[in-house]
Amino acid sequence: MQIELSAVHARHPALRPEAPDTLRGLDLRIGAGEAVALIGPSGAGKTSLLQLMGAALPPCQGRLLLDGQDPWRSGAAGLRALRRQLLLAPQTPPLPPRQRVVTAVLAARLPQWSLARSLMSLLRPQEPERALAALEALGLGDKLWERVDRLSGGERQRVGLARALVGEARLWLVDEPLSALDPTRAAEALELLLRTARARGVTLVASLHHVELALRSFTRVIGLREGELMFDRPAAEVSPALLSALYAQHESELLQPLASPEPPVVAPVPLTCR
Ligand SMILES: Nc1ncnc2c1ncn2[C@@H]1O[C@H](COP(=O)(O)OP(=O)(O)OP(=O)(O)O)[C@@H](O)[C@H]1O
Repeated sequence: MQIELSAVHARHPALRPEAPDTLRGLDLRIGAGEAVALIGPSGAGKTSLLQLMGAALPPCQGRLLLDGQDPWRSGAAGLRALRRQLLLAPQTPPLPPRQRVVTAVLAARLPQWSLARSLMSLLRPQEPERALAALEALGLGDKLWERVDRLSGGERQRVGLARALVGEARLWLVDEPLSALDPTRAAEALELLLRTARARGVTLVASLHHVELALRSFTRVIGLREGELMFDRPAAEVSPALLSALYAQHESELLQPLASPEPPVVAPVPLTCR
């Protein structure tokens, strides 16, 4: 799915009238099948931009087009139809606590199913093999019948990603998909998302706090700060100076060094047994 933003401003409905717009004057074009990383300090507007692209937050000025169609001028049925074609994955997937993992993953099949089949799936999960394949790819094959509230934070996050894999959305908007994963799992999960998106021609926009991973894995990186686009460049052109300006006064968030440093020399720790 192609995304086009022209001079877009957006603000959350709960903002005080005197507060500035959350997103300000964004011009952006993302082609169908492209993969783009969104980076920027906390509060920069990454989540808001994903919500805007996912037709969950309307522009208050300017225009958003998804595949050439303005979701906010498509009527209620048109808006629903567009939303069915995209997946907006929040940082913490809203999973009902007592639900089985299989049912939570298969929720992404609902747009493809009739109402009768959707209701039937609540009693007897339909197409469980799809959920199993997605979970296995994410290293969670043994959790298919587990209850969601018995999973760790990182496992829940992977259940959220499994939803993307079983669905048929043409646009994946994923917010911090790796925040609860250890570095190895994070890199593997991101690689899986990118590979699958590429194979299916899905457009992928992911917000990432892990800057080094964003630069290593994506060819295009967008830097957002205070609701404005600071840069939109090939990853190879994102210099340390650009990153310093992007994260100025938020340096602590720029945790990962750009170049891999020498591995630290770890001194042996004496242990005393009593
Ligand atoms: N529902 C809301 N109502 C009012 N203001 C909001 C709402 N959600 C976000 N904001 C404000 O919009 C601005 C951008 O927030 P957003 O969550 O988009 O940033 P972010 O870059 O995703 O941050 P983080 O990296 O911490 O998740 C912030 O100032 C935030 O306080």
